[in-house]
Amino acid sequence: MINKIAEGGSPGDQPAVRASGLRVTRGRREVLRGLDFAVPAGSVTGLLGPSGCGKTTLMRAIVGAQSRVTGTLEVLGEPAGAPALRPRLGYVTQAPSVYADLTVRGNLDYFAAVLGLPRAERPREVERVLDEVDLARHATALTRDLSGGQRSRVSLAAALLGTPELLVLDEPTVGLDPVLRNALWQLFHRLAEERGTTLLISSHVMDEADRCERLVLMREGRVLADGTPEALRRRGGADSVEGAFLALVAADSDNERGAAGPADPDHEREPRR
Ligand SMILES: Nc1ncnc2c1ncn2[C@@H]1O[C@H](COP(=O)(O)OP(=O)(O)OP(=O)(O)O)[C@@H](O)[C@H]1O
Repeated sequence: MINKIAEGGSPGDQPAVRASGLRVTRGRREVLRGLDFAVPAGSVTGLLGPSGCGKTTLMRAIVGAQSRVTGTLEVLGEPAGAPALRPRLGYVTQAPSVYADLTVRGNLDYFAAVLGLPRAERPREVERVLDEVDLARHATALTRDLSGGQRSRVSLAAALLGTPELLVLDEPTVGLDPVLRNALWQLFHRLAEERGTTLLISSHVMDEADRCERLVLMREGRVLADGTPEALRRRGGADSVEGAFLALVAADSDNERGAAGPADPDHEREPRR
């Protein structure tokens, strides 16, 4: 296992998420295999790794929606899944989780009520999040009549209700055009800068890495490395985070082969392709 780069925020800052020896089993497989990392409070942190490496499982564990979790997982100073965390977290799943037969505003009114926002505050709060995701002019449209990207933004707006301290966003920019992607990244940074919100954003597209202040790189249920994009590029000896990721994967594979000891002699006899 290669050494991980672990740079926290300022000393004494409590991280928004802290995992130690985190393991998750799904079905018969251990899909998270002993994760140690921290997400500094107020940061825009990217969770990057190939499809199937465990990003969604990790996010589900952080928001308390995953069973069979062992090890330590602290979220905003509480154990993950603690009921007190519910109003402090926003979670956007990969598939839009809104009602197709309600209008955009109807969906947001409903989620504001579920969240327990006082009735008198709801209309103002709904208009605020509609503006934030640039959907105010579609407020009266039925959600089923929206494009895929617009529907994703309704889910995002719902997660922004009540000003959560931690936003966990599972591939929020997939399928969006470059202009919209750019606008969303600007919104993410604005939320972090103006409100101190922590954002944990997953992606399997490495070119989004440089939009993040911090990265957690995952591979096959493990954290391969974490740190700033710059530190990771340096660590991987590459110009891009993608190059660094590939170099770190290669080093990790060499390491694993080394740890596994000499090759199986039967395997040596197999014909080379
Ligand atoms: N319900 C389940 N039962 C068993 N294994 C599962 C289950 N759900 C997911 N897995 C496995 O867990 C692993 C991690 O899946 P996960 O969805 O967390 O990956 P991911 O990195 O988010 O992938 P993607 O980028 O494609 O969304 C995968 O190998 C997947 O096959």
